[in-house]
Amino acid sequence: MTKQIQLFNNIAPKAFEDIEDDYFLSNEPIDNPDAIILRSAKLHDMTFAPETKYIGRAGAGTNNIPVERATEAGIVVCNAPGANANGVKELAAMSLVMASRNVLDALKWTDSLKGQDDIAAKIEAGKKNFVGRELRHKKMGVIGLGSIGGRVANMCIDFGMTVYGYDPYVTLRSAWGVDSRVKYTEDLQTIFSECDLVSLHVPYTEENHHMINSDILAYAKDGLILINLARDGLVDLDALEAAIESGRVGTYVVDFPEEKTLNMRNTINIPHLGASTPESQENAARMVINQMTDYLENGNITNSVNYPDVNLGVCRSTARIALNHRNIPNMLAQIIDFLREKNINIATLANDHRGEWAYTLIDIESDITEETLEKMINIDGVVRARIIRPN
Ligand SMILES: NC(=O)c1ccc[n+]([C@@H]2O[C@H](COP(=O)([O-])OP(=O)(O)OC[C@H]3O[C@@H](n4cnc5c(N)ncnc54)[C@H](O)[C@@H]3O)[C@@H](O)[C@H]2O)c1
Ligand SMILES: O=C(O)CC[C@@H](O)C(=O)O
Repeated sequence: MTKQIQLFNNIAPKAFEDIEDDYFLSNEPIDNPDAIILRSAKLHDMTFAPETKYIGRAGAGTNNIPVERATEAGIVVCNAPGANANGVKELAAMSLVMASRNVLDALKWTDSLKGQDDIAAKIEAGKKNFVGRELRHKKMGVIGLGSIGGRVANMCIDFGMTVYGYDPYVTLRSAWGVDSRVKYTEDLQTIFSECDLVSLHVPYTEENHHMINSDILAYAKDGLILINLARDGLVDLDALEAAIESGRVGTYVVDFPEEKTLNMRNTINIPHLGASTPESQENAARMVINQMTDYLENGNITNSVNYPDVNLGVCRSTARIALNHRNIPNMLAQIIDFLREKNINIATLANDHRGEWAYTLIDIESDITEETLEKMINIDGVVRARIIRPN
């Protein structure tokens, strides 16, 4: 049966041109979609339809999705890690240069010369008002050393900067990608007390809410350039405004403008352009569309933010059972006992957990009816049970 995919936002059409025969994809409302693919649309007020089992974020941040509610409904939420990291890194390069070289004010002034006489002479006379500083030999702080932060830190090494990195949760994989010349620090204060420029590349979570606040800004060097291409809510804007007024923060560059930042002095407001390139959009959309088809057709999970990644390859057995369940004692024993009672032989089984949740894929050697599957949903702790048959 054709699978129904609800799209939100502009999802790069090239990403789904190969699957259009088997899937119906639409930006118009679909009653009971199998999956949702989105960019920045906010799903917090959405009631999930019973058939919805997958949400794919064609990007990095998932704070626009009610992940906990989705998990309890047995919906796997995945993102596209790293797919748009180069796009954001390049915008960070622009932000560093734009802030250090006074480019925004200079452009506004140049524009104001329209219609005047002797523009060339006026420019030569006026340019002294926009003298900036070079990045080379300056100290750069990078907060968050994941896909984007790692690239930004390495780029800043290439600019000839002294780079400090802070990320208490960095994965081994990310850490391997970071230039060994980046000075790793375990406290945020060092970043602010040492650096001339600081760039934020962390997700917005409850824990990271207002991580840049008056306490940490108190350590900043005068004239700090602060760049936030990560999310609103990470920076306490009242504290930032006070730091700008006192001269502690020289320039704030933000990709998530709000009324307050639009009215704040020395602030460069960018209209969320970090990933607004066809390259990033296509990368991210392709990644989530591939992950989605593999999940719907084979039950395999890749790049999930709420369930573990589990993979049994292409479904070639008589049938495959996919179970989203709680990570509680006796779960697997109950599942296996259930199948044994039904005289269903297990060919292969894969199971893993992520915090309080787990996922099990079971290839079976005899068929299973929808009625029997229904009974599996009644096993305590199971929130979704699905049968997958080979294509
Ligand atoms: N402007 C844009 O268009 C755009 C595009 C992509 C991503 N983003 C934002 O950038 C964020 C980072 O993206 P990414 O692809 O690098 O993600 P990522 O998951 O690869 O890296 C995030 C890193 O932040 C670290 N981290 C988390 N909390 C931290 C904290 N309190 N202090 C220090 N480090 C912390 C994590 O350990 C991880 O290494 C996204 O979550 C998203 O909010 C914005
Ligand atoms: O899709 C976009 O334009 C932005 C995506 C970005 O915010 C992300 O978190 O990946």
